[in-house]
Amino acid sequence: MNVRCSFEMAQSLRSALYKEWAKRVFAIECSSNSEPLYFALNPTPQGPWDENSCLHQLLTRAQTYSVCIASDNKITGAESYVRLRDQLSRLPERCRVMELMAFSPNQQGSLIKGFLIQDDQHLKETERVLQELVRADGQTALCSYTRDDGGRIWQRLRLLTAGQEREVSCNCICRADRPQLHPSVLNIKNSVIFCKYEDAYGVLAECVGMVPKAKDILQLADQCDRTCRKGPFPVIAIEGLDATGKSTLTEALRNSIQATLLKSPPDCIGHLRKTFDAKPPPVRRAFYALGNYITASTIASVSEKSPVIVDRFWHSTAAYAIATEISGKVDNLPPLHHELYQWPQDLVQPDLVLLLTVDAEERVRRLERRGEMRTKEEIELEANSLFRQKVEATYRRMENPACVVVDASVSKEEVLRNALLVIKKHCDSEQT
Ligand SMILES: Nc1ncnc2c1ncn2[C@@H]1O[C@H](COP(=O)(O)OP(=O)(O)OP(=O)(O)O)[C@@H](O)[C@H]1O
Ligand SMILES: Nc1ccn([C@H]2C[C@H](O)[C@@H](COP(=O)(O)O)O2)c(=O)n1
Repeated sequence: MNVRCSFEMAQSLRSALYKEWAKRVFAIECSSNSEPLYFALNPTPQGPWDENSCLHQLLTRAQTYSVCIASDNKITGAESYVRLRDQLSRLPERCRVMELMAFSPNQQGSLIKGFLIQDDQHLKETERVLQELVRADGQTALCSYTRDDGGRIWQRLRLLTAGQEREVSCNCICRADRPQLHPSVLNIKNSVIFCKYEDAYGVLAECVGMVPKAKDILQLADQCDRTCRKGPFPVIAIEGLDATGKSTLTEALRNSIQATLLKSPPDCIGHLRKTFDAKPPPVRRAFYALGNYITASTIASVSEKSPVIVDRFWHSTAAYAIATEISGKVDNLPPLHHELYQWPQDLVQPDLVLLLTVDAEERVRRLERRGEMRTKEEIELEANSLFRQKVEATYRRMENPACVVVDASVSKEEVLRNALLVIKKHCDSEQT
């Protein structure tokens, strides 16, 4: 595709997208622990407005801008977002940068991510850097915020059209209600959670140009028999945060129940983890999703001959993807029974999933013993991480099969004894 053609495509996409701009709701995340501030737009003046409201105070206390990435392609859109975030480091140091989301409530896939930028010294330098970002990338839109004599705040959307920056939309800001679901839930399905083999496969196929190694994974996936089912022996997945004792337990179980030990992602693609971990979220998560399907075909054949223990499987893929995408508090996670917590229908299901849990301090002690933790600050950060709380909360919400929680804070021998009791109870009752 030549440059002119791709530029024109970007322009027509932007015009389509920004026509609906004024119907969107916006959320500003001032900190990871607080409720976002929501606002909507209206082309006619709105008011009067409570000048003491948090939103009014936030938007009027400094020169304010926002930048958003609009793309109809989840891979290039995610890449541009990461690039934009990195480029914001060019802003003068005093600028405050917060996450901003623009979305249509209840509309799947409608979330546009961006940033709100504030400069309390009102310097031209900030605007200049932002304008350069917009000029360098056909997907970025810049808004500025101004207060009129009546105390109302206006958002002005500016786009680059035929090389000229023009104001294409000017709307008065008004309050909006908190939506039922946190806006970051809107873009998870098919973007970082793939509920079907074809969806994950499609993303890796699309990114072969960006990551040539994706071809090797596609070839391995092509060789897997996807029609086969699990054999008669039990299949048990072991899940949990890092250093909760998964490897220790899986090894011990292998010896006590003469099981075959598998893991996801499997060894045949394990060497590519670093490569894919560094890619934009859709590509990274598609790698792990497809890895599960490759492991699943081995599970199907091995469970014909022996019990199978799998070190991490679908629940890890879903829990880490959801916890990473949902910004802010644990309360922002999708509610119980949400479709994101369901097992993919085309993926071989384990008979039992054990979730190992360890309190944060004990986990840090174990990481320290492994030589992976150093300073007191790191230990505190690790112990309080909101992210870890979200991963564990997500594990606990997974369904069909749900996780059976095993307290892994006790001695290795006791963890094994407890796990064996659960396995016996569960697998015996399955067979009767
Ligand atoms: N029940 C236990 N009591 C004390 N220490 C334990 C226990 N289980 C495991 N450990 C120790 O904790 C550390 C982490 O255990 P392990 O490697 O099994 O965790 P993991 O969940 O597989 O970690 P990762 O996901 O990071 O690979 C190891 O040093 C291990 O010896
Ligand atoms: N089936 C899997 C296995 C792993 N992951 C991802 C989730 C985390 O980002 C990371 C944790 O694995 P560890 O390094 O602790 O073995 O790998 C996944 O998404 N799906």
